[in-house]
Amino acid sequence: MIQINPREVAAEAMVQILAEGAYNNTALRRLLRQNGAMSQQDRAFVTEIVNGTLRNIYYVDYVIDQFSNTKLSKIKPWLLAVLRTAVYQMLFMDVPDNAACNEAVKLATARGYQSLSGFVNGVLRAIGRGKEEIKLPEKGTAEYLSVVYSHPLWLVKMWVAYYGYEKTEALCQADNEAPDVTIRVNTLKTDAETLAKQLEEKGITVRQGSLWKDALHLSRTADLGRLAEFQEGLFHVQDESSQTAVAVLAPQKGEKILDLCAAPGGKTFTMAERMENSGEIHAGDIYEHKAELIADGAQRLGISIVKTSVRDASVEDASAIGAYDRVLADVPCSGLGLLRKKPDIRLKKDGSEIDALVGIQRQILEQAAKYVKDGGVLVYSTCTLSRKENEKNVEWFLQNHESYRLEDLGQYLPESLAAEGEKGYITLFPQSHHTDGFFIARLRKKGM
Ligand SMILES: C[S@@+](CC[C@H](N)C(=O)[O-])C[C@H]1O[C@@H](n2cnc3c(N)ncnc32)[C@H](O)[C@@H]1O
Repeated sequence: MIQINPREVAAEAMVQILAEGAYNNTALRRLLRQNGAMSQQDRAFVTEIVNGTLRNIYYVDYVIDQFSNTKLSKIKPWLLAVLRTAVYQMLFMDVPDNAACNEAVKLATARGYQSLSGFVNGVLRAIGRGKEEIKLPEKGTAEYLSVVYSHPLWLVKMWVAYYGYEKTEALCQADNEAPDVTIRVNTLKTDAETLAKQLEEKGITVRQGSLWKDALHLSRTADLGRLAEFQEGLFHVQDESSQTAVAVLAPQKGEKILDLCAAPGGKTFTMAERMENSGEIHAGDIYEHKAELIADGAQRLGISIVKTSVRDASVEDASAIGAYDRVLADVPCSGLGLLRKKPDIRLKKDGSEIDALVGIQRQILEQAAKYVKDGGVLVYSTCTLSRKENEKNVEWFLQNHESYRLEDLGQYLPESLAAEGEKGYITLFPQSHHTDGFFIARLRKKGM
């Protein structure tokens, strides 16, 4: 029988993600499917190594750099993947140094790098001997937070300027905790208590949502897509922050709603469920393959009020002017609130994309403003923690759209958060709200 080596699968995932640019969730899912014969335990081991190494990549690289004579940029992608994953096992998992080191040497040799196996062995043995004396940047500096919590320096500096040092440290720390999976119960088909019981019977650990009664937090989950409860449309995966955005939009039964940047459809689905599948939701996205995901999801969940379309939300749709009770602009953004779930974001963004995103976000907002009926509601949301994309865009919008004003969010939020919403917008943080980092603003258009 062919034995699949989980460490090899993990290193392969790292090459695909870091050298070839694949998304970590996609690469991991594909490799786990291709190596479907692995035991559940080995699958969990691969997932932990890949996500853990990515979450701690700046620290892992800092350590390798301290013990290697060869610069990181000169190390071949496969060997670098082997080194990074081995160092993660040595520093963050209960894997004995010897085992991590021997396995790494075997992986180097297995892919034809016999002549460099001594290099791999030397670096890892040196790290094993010296790991208690790693020299860190001075405490209290941005460099310290960047290395210790493995966040890019530009991002740490930006957050320190926004939130101060202590809050940034807590935020970076929270970004490194492995999140559980949050789902939204499909209230068209079941309720939270019944679904929780069904999932617990399958060995899944279930915790009630901390903000919303229809949210459940799951841990010890296998592939959720294979569960009968998923296939029967009893839930969709959705963080409590996104559930909050829909609560703030507060769509009502029978209304006409426009969701401008809707794929893969999570917020559209929650809206439809809150509306008891009565009314009309127009859900658009610029990518056809993504718009299909909305239609597929709606069908699985038994939602019939959603019409999907492939549209560029930054371009005017004359037929939509003044036609909607509520509009959601959940715009494309830099995703800096998602570092817990998408650890590769910290390597793939360098901050330079923010200004271009602000341009697109403003173009979308400009159009969104036209589609709201007099007296209707526009909600602007992002899954990022960048003031330019959040507060500054709202300020710009208000300066350029006299017919809109911010509206107190308090009544749409759980009591514990009500005071935070008074100003008309709220930022949710992983370290304090235990959600993704998220921004939501509620804008009311003047009535006639
Ligand atoms: C933050 S995601 C939306 C998430 C979605 N609202 C949900 O809850 O599942 C942003 C979406 O905007 C789409 N997008 C990007 N540029 C767009 C544009 N110019 N017009 C419409 N959609 C766009 C992306 O394809 C992406 O699916």
